[in-house]
Amino acid sequence: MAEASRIFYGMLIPRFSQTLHQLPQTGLPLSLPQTAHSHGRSVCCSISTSGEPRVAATESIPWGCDVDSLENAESLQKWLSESGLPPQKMAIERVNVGERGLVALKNIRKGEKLLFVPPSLVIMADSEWSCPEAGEVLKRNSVPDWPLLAVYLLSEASLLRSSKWSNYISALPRQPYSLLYWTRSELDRYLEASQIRERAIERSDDVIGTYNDLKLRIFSKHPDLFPEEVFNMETFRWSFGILFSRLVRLPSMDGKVALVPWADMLNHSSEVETYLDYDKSSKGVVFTTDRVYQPREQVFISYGKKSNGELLLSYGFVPKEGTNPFDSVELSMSLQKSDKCYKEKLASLRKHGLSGSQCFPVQITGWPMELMAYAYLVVSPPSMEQQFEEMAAAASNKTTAKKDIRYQDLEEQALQFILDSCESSISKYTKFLQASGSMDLDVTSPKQLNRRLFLKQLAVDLCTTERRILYRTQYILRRRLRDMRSGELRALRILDGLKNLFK
Ligand SMILES: C[S@@+](CC[C@H](N)C(=O)[O-])C[C@H]1O[C@@H](n2cnc3c(N)ncnc32)[C@H](O)[C@@H]1O
Repeated sequence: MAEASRIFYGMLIPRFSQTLHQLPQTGLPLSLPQTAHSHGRSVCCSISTSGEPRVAATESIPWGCDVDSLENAESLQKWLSESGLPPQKMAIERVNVGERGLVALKNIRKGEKLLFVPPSLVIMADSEWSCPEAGEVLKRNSVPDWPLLAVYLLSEASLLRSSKWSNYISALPRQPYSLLYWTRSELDRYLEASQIRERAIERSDDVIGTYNDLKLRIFSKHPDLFPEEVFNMETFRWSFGILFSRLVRLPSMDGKVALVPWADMLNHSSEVETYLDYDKSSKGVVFTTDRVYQPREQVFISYGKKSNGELLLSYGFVPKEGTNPFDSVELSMSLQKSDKCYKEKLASLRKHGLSGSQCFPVQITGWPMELMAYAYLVVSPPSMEQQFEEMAAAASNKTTAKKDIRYQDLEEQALQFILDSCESSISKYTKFLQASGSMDLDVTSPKQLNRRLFLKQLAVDLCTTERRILYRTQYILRRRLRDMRSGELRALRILDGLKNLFK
């Protein structure tokens, strides 16, 4: 089974229109999308299906349920069994990790295939629309898979029980946990020290840009098919929140993305290495266990080799400190504006798709060669201009470039530069963590207080784990520099001794 069946950030939202993505950031909602439901309004979504009478959905759209609701999960389970899901060795239950999850009903062996969700119960870009006209319009406009699925989910949700997926949609969380639901001021306040803040802002801008683009090009031209009560920024954020936290890439189906009801009740553990995929022999979505499970034990899969920041970004949780072997922190490094060769260095970096300020992932086990190459470039003197190009290429993510470059004469300076960047980052984390104890949460209601306390705890957990990696990096760098300098000192002493001898 291919690794990382979950999708990595960066490949997520296709950019339709660059200019739309440059629109100013609008405020994110404080909590839930302001849905028709939360206003107690009824949506009349009158949609004609080919040859059938128009379906008038006059009830409120529920947009999922409370994240720990078992009632809706039970209806989902029942509907899935009636619709062709084979009997399972697991059931949806309330769990300690992830609120709801799948729990073993019987002994499960290591290496056993589980689930077998048939394609008819999987949502993909080519799934049939309950409102075929809406689907056709999107396809005619070549809307890519991610936004297409986001609109599909909204369209099906708006049709309530007339949609085949109504039991599935009702069991989805009304507020998916992901950074998409943090307001800009919450991101600024709680994640100031972490680079994940930038990625959350970028992602949110992408979602806003994609929505604005669809609205301009499609929704506004077909208001009968895409009424604003249903297809608006808030519902779009919900839909994207669901995709970010539940969509899987199925390697055996040419990497197609899919929502897989039932399978998407599995929570993540960094200690397992099993991923969802389509199994051609059984013709269903499965995963193969890599350990045994006793009855009543929660069963896990892996959402991919993701850092704690990436897990918070898409799924809204942070694993316990020290439990994620794939954890990393983005270390930011910049060219110095005072550098005599600033322009030349920047030109070399740009040529290789990099900029004057760049982030590199640092793990507890070390840092990538690209980071070292970038540091060489930053500290190199004008006399090394001929090598700028080679350094920039090695710092880029081009796999064809030679990565393991080494400049002995620059080594100490480069390591010192990385240490300085690392220490400046540590001090930001420390500032936040020290202030977090007495931070004014600026709330006006108990509900807001709970939310802010929850977000703050997530931020504290993330910052603690990220700072821990930086502390380790700082320790290694200091030791290396000390060894290097004491070695140099010894060499200098020997040289002095020799000089005295000759005198
Ligand atoms: C694919 S869904 C899994 C099912 C989900 N628990 C539910 O009840 O709908 C992903 C969501 O589950 C939760 N989750 C998954 N793994 C988790 C973990 N290890 N710790 C905490 N929450 C987890 C997060 O809220 C995440 O956004």
